[in-house]
Amino acid sequence: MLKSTQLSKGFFKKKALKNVDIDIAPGKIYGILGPNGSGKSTFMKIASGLMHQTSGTMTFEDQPIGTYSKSKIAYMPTEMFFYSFMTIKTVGDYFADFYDDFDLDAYQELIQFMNLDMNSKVSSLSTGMGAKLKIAATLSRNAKLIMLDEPLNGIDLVTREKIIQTIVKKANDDNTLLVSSHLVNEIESILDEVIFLKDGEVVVQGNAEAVREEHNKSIVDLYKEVFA
Ligand SMILES: Nc1ncnc2c1ncn2[C@@H]1O[C@H](COP(=O)(O)OP(=O)(O)OP(=O)(O)O)[C@@H](O)[C@H]1O
Repeated sequence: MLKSTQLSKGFFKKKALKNVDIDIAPGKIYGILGPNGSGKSTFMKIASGLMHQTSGTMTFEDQPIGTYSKSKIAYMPTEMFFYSFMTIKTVGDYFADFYDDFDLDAYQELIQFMNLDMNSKVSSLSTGMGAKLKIAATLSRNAKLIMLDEPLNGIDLVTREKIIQTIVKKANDDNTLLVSSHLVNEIESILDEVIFLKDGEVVVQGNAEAVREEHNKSIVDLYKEVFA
């Protein structure tokens, strides 16, 4: 589905990604795991078409990243991306206008599930509320690939649980979720596949259960060992 081959990205002298080979299959939840600065966001930005690689290739369903992939991939960046004058309701209307695959009913349900108020203004939301809104808006698209960059950042424990449940509910045989996080202990249980990125390089990649068996430890413990 999404495939990178020898993908590299440099920012002046800094190499954010180094010869990254990743092959993402449909119907699974992937965790792209690594500490700050390991290249997770750079990988997602290239997949979403917001950034271009320095060398190597990235394809979605065998086509280069472009108009087709953009219509099939939903991407939630770490930054807020709503106009502050909007209300939660108008964010939904705006997304529904913008994306053919946006499901307004699902959005309303998610907003309710996240205990948000449709009439709240974006400018009045706390960091955690804003994070919930981003997730609700992104997960209301029936996209083939949904990429969530650090969905648990700045979120309290109870809400994290809700977000994790929402991600699991969204996953089905026809879509794929790629979730970046450094809060590995919180998301290990929902991951089918894991990718560890260290200084722009893939250092572990595979089925989560197979990785646990091979290393005879949990993903969390392996993460601590690799990134110690
Ligand atoms: N626009 C940019 N200009 C210069 N350097 C950049 C730029 N974007 C990313 N980098 C550098 O590339 C490296 C990878 O950054 P990236 O944001 O992909 O990491 P990350 O794993 O997503 O980290 P975080 O968890 O902190 O978001 C870092 O060293 C970062 O400083």
